[in-house]
Amino acid sequence: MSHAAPNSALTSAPGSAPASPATGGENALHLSGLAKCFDTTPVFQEIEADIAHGEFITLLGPSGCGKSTLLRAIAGLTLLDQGRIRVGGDDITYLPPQRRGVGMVFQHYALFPNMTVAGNVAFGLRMQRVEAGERARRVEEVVRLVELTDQAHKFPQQLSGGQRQRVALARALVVEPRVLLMDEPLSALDARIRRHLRDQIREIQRSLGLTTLFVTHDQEEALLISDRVFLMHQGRILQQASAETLYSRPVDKAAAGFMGHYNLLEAPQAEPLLGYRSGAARVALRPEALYLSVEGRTLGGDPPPHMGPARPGVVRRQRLLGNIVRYEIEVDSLSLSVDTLNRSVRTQLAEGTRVAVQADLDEVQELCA
Ligand SMILES: Nc1ncnc2c1ncn2[C@@H]1O[C@H](COP(=O)(O)OP(=O)(O)OP(=O)(O)O)[C@@H](O)[C@H]1O
Repeated sequence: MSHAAPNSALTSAPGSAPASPATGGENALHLSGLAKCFDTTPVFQEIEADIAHGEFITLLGPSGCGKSTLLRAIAGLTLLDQGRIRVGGDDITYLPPQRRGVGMVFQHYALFPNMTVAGNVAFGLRMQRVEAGERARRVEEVVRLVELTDQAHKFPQQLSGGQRQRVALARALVVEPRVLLMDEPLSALDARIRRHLRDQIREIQRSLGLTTLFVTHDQEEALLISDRVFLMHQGRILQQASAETLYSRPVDKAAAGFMGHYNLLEAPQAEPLLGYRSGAARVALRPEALYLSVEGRTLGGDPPPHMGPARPGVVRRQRLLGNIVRYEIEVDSLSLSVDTLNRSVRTQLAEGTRVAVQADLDEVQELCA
């Protein structure tokens, strides 16, 4: 199965002309000025994005910010009010779903209960009237890819949630889409299966070089799986960036509020910790960019070279998050989150402990909005 040179004819309805194949120089997916309202309420607006061939993009954002509706609009399952969608340079804005060259995997599998795994996977090829021998070959290949060969004769109700989702993935892959859309495909699964399937999806996507748009509201999942993350908030894409940039350089208050557990401070509030008044409206400080010391000893190893003034504080709360201890420290009438590495229970600070707090000045994020 080769996605390097996608065969868009396979995704077309019987008798319909296929969209022409992607050309190397074009973006795999180009979204321009997309907008959608339900009644008079905007769901998303001014969506602009270029996604390269083989890129794995995650749409990340809180519940209700418009992620699923945007994905459904790209798939042709929801009509747009405005904007253009191009796949490999072809304008697909007004094409029906089956002619877009786009495959979709939903949160709740949507498998046919009366068909076996192989039957479910073969369905799209039957609709395209792909000849029986070719159909069997492609089904076998894709079922092997998702590691379900020995389950191919089973019905969906005989499978676990993770296996059902792999059938759904196989069903989307078998028609060799030019773009794969996945709407929270892991959120119905338990944590262990979720991690395993997440890695498997990424491996398959990489091996096929398949351009993928994946929706999640799970920050960790987005940071781990993606080439780039599109952070959505109230129907707009706030920031398009690599996981590292998104985490360490949020563009504004909303982005910082969603990523990590940033401490967001107005410039005057931050002044005592920074030792200067920031020119920006507010600053964001990650919990791991703040250092605690007790009686002159800094927790969590060597302090960084550029530290702000030491401010006196008191531990109000401490929570163990596995390898990290998250402290809530009262300092200068503020409550700050501070993370330290949990090297030993002996170094954990009890509530009420007096500490000094210092900010790593190289990690201060100035936010204009
Ligand atoms: N068919 C519809 N008719 C009216 N409003 C809708 C419809 N579908 C979605 N909405 C509304 O549009 C907004 C965005 O919904 P959407 O499902 O796209 O968000 P989401 O970011 O995917 O959320 P979640 O992560 O909870 O799935 C929500 O306020 C939702 O109530």
